[in-house]
Amino acid sequence: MGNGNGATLIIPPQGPLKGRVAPPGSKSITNRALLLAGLAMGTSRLTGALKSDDTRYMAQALRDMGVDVDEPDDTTFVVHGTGRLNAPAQPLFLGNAGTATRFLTAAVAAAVDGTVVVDGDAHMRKRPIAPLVAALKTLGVDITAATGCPPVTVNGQGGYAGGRVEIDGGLSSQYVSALLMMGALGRAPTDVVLTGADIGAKGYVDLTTAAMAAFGAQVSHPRDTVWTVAATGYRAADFPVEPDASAATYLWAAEALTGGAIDLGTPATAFTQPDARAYDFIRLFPHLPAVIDGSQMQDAIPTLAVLAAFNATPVRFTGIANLRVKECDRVAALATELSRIRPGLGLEEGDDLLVASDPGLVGQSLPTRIETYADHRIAMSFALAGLKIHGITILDPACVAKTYPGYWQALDSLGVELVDAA
Ligand SMILES: O=C(O)C1=C[C@@H](OP(=O)(O)O)[C@@H](O)[C@H](O)C1
Ligand SMILES: C=C(OP(=O)(O)O)C(=O)O
Repeated sequence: MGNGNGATLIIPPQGPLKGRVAPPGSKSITNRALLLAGLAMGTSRLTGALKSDDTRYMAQALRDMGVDVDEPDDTTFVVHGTGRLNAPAQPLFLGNAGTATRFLTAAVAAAVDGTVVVDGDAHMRKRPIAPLVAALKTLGVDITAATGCPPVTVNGQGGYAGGRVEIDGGLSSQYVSALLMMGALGRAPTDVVLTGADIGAKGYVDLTTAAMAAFGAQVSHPRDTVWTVAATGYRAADFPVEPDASAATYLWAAEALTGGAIDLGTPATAFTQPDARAYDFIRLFPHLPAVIDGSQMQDAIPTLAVLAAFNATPVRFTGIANLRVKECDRVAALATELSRIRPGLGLEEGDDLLVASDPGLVGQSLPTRIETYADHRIAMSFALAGLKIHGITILDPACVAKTYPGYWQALDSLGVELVDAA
């Protein structure tokens, strides 16, 4: 099986993909629950959790700040919170985990008495955090990010007063989630007020407030643009993590592309994560609509864009400007890599992506080496093209470890042949 180093060639399966594959635990929910458990007093048990690069960075950061985190099995974290975080001896290194980076930046400002440097890899050092830094300053936090991206230096004072904080969530809803989770640590309630036109996928903020409630916080949402967080702190909880909806999109798409039957063990309607709404489109394949607004299911857009390549008619993706500040510029990456398969297949138009769609691609031999830009979603989505076209090779296949380390094994278990092609 070609999931090791350099490159993986996908051999298109002869027939429909059938079988049972459960996606791993949700990255978004695991990283919220880990943080909230780390901020709580007492022992929390997270089951069904994701173990991947992104959640390991979060768990390690908590350990670096004095929280014991045990891992009794492949899907469980046991977190022994003490109600505080210690200043770490070294910068917190968070790879390219946006959730860990944004959530911890706000949390350490309130939970640590001392200096914390929040840092990541070269990709994370290009992902903006300035709006969150500016918002934290208005709450009296001593914080700097010279480039507007990590590294961020926070001089925590072991708490903060509470009050009112404004945030523009247009570049990332994670800023809003970060302030909300911090909000329960104030000495008085915190009002988080949204400015700017739009917040990206609001469903992620709903995930945040749901996780906060499970750990004892009280959040009210009196208006679309305002949340009020009571100054309760957090209490430990046993917390089951639902499967990852973004990971599920690859399996739903593999089923649709091959006319198969893949049992994920969880019906699409049972997910609370925003990307589950992609299922409503995937099930229409090969009759995806002419325009798909991606604003509320951003991480599913690479999946839908590759699926759209095989659609009966062209598809325009709108509302996806903030895909440009994810693990890579995904609008550019999708256009470039689709067009590497067949010139003109993917086109950037402003911040939209237009997929020319060509059902005639099925069964063709188009030897193509797909650049993945260290982006797990580019690797996982373009593997889907390899189910229908001969010669699709995914470079740096190991980058899927960010959120779905078992992805290649999952395809293998469905009978997809993967060949080392470094
Ligand atoms: O809050 C979350 O868990 C996430 C929010 C989204 O990011 P943005 O809010 O930066 O768009 C999403 O792309 C990311 O994978 C996970
Ligand atoms: C954008 C993503 O991740 P994050 O922002 O959490 O790094 C993603 O998983 O697609």
